[in-house]
Amino acid sequence: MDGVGVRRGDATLLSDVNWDVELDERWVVLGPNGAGKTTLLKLAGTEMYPSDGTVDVLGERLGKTNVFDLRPRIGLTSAAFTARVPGDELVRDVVVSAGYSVVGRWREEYDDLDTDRAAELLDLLGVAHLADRPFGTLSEGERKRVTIARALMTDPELLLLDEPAAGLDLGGREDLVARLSSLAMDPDAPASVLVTHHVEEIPPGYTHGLLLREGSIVAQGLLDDVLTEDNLSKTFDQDLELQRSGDRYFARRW
Ligand SMILES: Nc1ncnc2c1ncn2[C@@H]1O[C@H](COP(=O)(O)OP(=O)(O)OP(=O)(O)O)[C@@H](O)[C@H]1O
Repeated sequence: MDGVGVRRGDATLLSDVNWDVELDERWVVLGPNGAGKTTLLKLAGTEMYPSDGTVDVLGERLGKTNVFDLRPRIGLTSAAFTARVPGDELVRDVVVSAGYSVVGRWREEYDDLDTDRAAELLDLLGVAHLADRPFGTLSEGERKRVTIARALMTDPELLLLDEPAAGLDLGGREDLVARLSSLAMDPDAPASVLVTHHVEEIPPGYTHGLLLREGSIVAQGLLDDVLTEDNLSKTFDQDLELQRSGDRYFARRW
């Protein structure tokens, strides 16, 4: 992104964003409610165009490329997508249909390769036992994992995760963080951007951080350099204490 701004009416959602994500990088985007994190992810996911500046995604410039060709190369999970999945769709169909860029069951028969891949991904996310359940009967945490499996179904070059751990209980969060960490450390995994409000949700293996506040970047770069008490306090506009324990981060108010 180069000089990117997003405006809606009088509101400035993002301003002067300059940001590069390389294919071997895993980025965390951290910021308070309303900071512009989802807007940033929508630009990266080709779901929105900038008002100012330029956005290049996987070598293609938004506004000069057919986004429908680009989207299968991007895996995206968000609450908005999850809400669009029909409740009566079977979990395995929710995942396998990603290969056909549709939500839910589309064809009576899918290729064996696709169904095998979907089963493998459900297993990777620890939800293989839910394959035959209607999506609408799953808990919040189970839905998150299924949609991440779907996002990986097309072997995307870019994985965008909007608050994957939101709404999960402690065990669910820890399990998901561990799975996302394994994925982050896999050299064949796609470039990833994970949006969160909480430093506790940063999976080990994530390499870079971007801190956002009121539509502007507070800091960006290598996670270890960027995640400081000073930067975190500026981002959340209060004095925060940051602790690091092993490869995890924890924060609280002083
Ligand atoms: N169409 C719009 N018109 C005006 N303001 C908007 C519009 N869409 C989003 N906003 C505002 O832009 C700001 C950034 O929204 P965004 O969803 O990107 O934030 P966020 O950092 O993802 O927030 P959260 O953590 O609460 O999900 C918010 O204040 C939101 O109210």
